[in-house]
Amino acid sequence: MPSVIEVRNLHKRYGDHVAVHDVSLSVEEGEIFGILGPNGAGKTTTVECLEGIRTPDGGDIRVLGLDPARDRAEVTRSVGVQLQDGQLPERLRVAEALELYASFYDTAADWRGLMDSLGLTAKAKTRYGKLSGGQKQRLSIALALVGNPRIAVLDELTTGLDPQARRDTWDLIEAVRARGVTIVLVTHFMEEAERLCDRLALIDAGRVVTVDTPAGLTERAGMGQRVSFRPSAPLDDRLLTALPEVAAVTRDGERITVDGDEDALNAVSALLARQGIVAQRLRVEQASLEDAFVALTRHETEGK
Ligand SMILES: Nc1ncnc2c1ncn2[C@@H]1O[C@H](COP(=O)(O)OP(=O)(O)OP(=O)(O)O)[C@@H](O)[C@H]1O
Repeated sequence: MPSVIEVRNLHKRYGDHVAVHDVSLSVEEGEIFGILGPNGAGKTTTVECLEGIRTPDGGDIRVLGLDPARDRAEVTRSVGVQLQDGQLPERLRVAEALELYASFYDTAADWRGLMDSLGLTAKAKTRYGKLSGGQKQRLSIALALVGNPRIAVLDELTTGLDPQARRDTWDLIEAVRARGVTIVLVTHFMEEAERLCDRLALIDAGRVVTVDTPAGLTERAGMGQRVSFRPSAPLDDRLLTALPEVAAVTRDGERITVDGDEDALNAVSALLARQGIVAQRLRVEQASLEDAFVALTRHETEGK
């Protein structure tokens, strides 16, 4: 798969403050590439450098073979960018904004269709300043897509949307990707990253911690399963800790919690069967991307 975005050793300062120390990543054509990281990690600064809005202090960026800082006009034609709140005039109406933005492009999308798929048709005549937070957000997504871009950069795609609108937006993004558009997604939401992204760059304190699939990231964090239950008869902890799949055993009243690798549940079940014990109120938790995120970013901070 050819890469459409190449970032090599990006470095960006604001005065004395280093926002991005050293970020390298490449985005392949047609994928949904997530950029995930704690507050202030440098995610927005990184994507603003890709968009040509900010000029890097070091490193090299190629977007569709172009340097965004030098060839900004050309990059703008191929890269759809989600506007941040306050970047549109308050008095502009929804349909006017879409029609205006569509007029900037030779190969614009059908803006009425886009307005409809984002559930904004009923608000076509409403002024931007009168829209709710979620409606403004949906309009900003529509404006990012109205130029029929080859790449769409979506920063905080679903922030401010209610759960249903968030799911509708995910469906829309998948439909856009199915048309061959490459998507760069900056997000805080693990569920969103897990559901949408083919690969993720985890950025912490201006550096890339790792780039992987959501499943690979969880695996890389070395997180397994947590099994907890009430044994139907007394059980010696030492039988559990002797299992190679088990890392730790804790007790809270009658409830036993076992942390172990991804085979911990199987091993504990087999042991209980051998002992003739039933696991009552059994709960199994699989490590999530959120756990991996916390583990990998904490590890990074402690390692400094
Ligand atoms: N215009 C600016 N002037 C000075 N410092 C800035 C500016 N923009 C961002 N910063 C600082 O640079 C660092 C990285 O900010 P950036 O917005 O890129 O991070 P982020 O990962 O997108 O954070 P968030 O998730 O909170 O939006 C932060 O410490 C931030 O305070």
